[in-house]
Amino acid sequence: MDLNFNKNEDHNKLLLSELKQKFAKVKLGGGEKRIEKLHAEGKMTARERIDYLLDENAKCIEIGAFVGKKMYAEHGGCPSGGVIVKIGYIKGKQCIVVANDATVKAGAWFPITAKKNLRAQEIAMENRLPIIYLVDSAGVYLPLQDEIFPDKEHFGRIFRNNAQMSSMGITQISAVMGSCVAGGAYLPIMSDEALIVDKTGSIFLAGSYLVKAAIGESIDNETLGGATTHCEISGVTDYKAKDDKDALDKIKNIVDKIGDFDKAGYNRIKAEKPALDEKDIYGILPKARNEQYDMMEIIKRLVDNSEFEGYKDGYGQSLITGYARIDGWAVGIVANQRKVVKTTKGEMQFGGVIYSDSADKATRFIANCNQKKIPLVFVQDVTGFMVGSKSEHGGIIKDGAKMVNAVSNSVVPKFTVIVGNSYGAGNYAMCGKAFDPRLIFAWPSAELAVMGGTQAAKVLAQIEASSLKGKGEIVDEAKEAELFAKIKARYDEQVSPYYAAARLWTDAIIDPLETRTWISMGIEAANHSPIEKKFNLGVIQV
Ligand SMILES: CC(C)=CC(=O)SCCNC(=O)CCNC(=O)[C@H](O)C(C)(C)COP(=O)(O)OP(=O)(O)OC[C@H]1O[C@@H](n2cnc3c(N)ncnc32)[C@H](O)[C@@H]1OP(=O)(O)O
Repeated sequence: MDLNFNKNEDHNKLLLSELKQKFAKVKLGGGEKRIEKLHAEGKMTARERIDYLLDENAKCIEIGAFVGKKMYAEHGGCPSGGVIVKIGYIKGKQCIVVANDATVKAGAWFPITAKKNLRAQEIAMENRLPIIYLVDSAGVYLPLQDEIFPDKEHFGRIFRNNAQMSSMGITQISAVMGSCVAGGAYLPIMSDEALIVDKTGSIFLAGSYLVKAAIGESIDNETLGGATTHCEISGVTDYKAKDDKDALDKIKNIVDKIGDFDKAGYNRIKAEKPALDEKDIYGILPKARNEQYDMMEIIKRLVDNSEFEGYKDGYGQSLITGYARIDGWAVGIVANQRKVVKTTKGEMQFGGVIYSDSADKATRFIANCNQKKIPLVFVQDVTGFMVGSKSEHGGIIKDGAKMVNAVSNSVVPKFTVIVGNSYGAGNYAMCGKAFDPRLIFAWPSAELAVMGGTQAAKVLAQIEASSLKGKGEIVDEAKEAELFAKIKARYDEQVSPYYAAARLWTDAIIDPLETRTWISMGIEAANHSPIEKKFNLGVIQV
């Protein structure tokens, strides 16, 4: 056992307990008072609604719990982006559920709310998952309308997606469970079927105040757009529910009857637990991100029976590639090796760095997985590609480009777990968010940025010092140290996994012991969506 095992374990468990505390806080959304107000109105909270809707005791994963964290402070914050998204099971069918959190500014949409809703729709589209919207929203968050209204990744895109998803044959069911104002009124009605809760649900393009102001008509909101109006007069909604539970029960009955569609056909056999104790991960993963460790020891604790068939084991060793099973599903794993390796040529290769030979190997492996219809799992602990003259002259750019090409053009589903570093182009080559992983999630130990705080601060401090000198300012050692400290502090905050999760660069921060569930549920979701494109690398960078 590593001498640092206990120290590492303490550290990683502390990170985990911080994660749990932060999650408990975020679960309160807009706060206890707002929750009480909802209950007094006879409404459930967004989380209560989802919990009631999803099958009890079945597995479930939450997308974007930390979205919006520390953002919009001047507007009072936007916990979880004001919308809760979970993938779970309704009557045994895997679905994605999107529920506006009315405790956060009456469920109004901040810019990050749109991003999160679009991510939920993207997951539904990629995996052909039924999507359920539990709507309770005041529409656009008006003070920030210029950041949410007209652009391609803004509010309107949701309705465009509603229409496209419908034509793709993806089931969309909406329940109007509170206000549904203005632009927000289209979302439920562009779904296949819409329910509305009597008395608490309302849906209209303009509320009574605006109607009075615009055309002088005096009318109350219930008569204008309540459940009776829309189920009996306008025909806008399809089912009237007597309360939240009744609406959710009706959704369960609708989902229960959905038929089966073609599957992608990924290989799965009976699941086995890892033979080695998964909890050892806490002791294996070092406290400091620059410390070495053997990534194989982590992999063996994530895969069924701890069995892993290495591909080109002795070649390009700074990346581990090979086949395994997770919860019975066949997977191809591409992972950064984090220990220093000595090649047979006698060269030392740093852990976490991608060299030409490892990029070459990974490209070939990714192609093999595509050829054999095996989902890919990327395990990131990467500081970037090797730099320096030897590497440049050896053509690292074209080898890295080749790997990026293979990752980008893969047609099998990809999953990314960030266990440690995720820096620079290493993030790209190892299937960062820009490369369409079906799910991407981080352990609390993760760090994400274009480069580490110290390196960035060194580079930027040099640039700033030379610019100040150019302006005739004297930059002494103390000034240089001040510049360095200022830049490093900013970068250090930005490398946090919470900073990334707040912006949806990742879907979640999870306990390492949940990794198998995330990958398994992700592949199950992907299996709903047959591969339609042929694998084609185009012009390959040889
Ligand atoms: C997409 C397109 C094309 C257009 C649009 O969406 S335009 C948006 C139009 N929306 C509205 O006009 C809705 C305005 N809001 C309301 O009518 C009510 O808030 C309500 C009926 C939706 C809910 O009423 P409730 O009594 O439950 O909650 P409030 O106390 O009124 O609100 C709580 C909290 O949220 C703030 N709020 C509500 N809506 C918005 C909004 N759209 N933009 C910004 N802020 C909003 C409200 O001021 C209050 O804030 P405080 O807690 O800070 O007081």
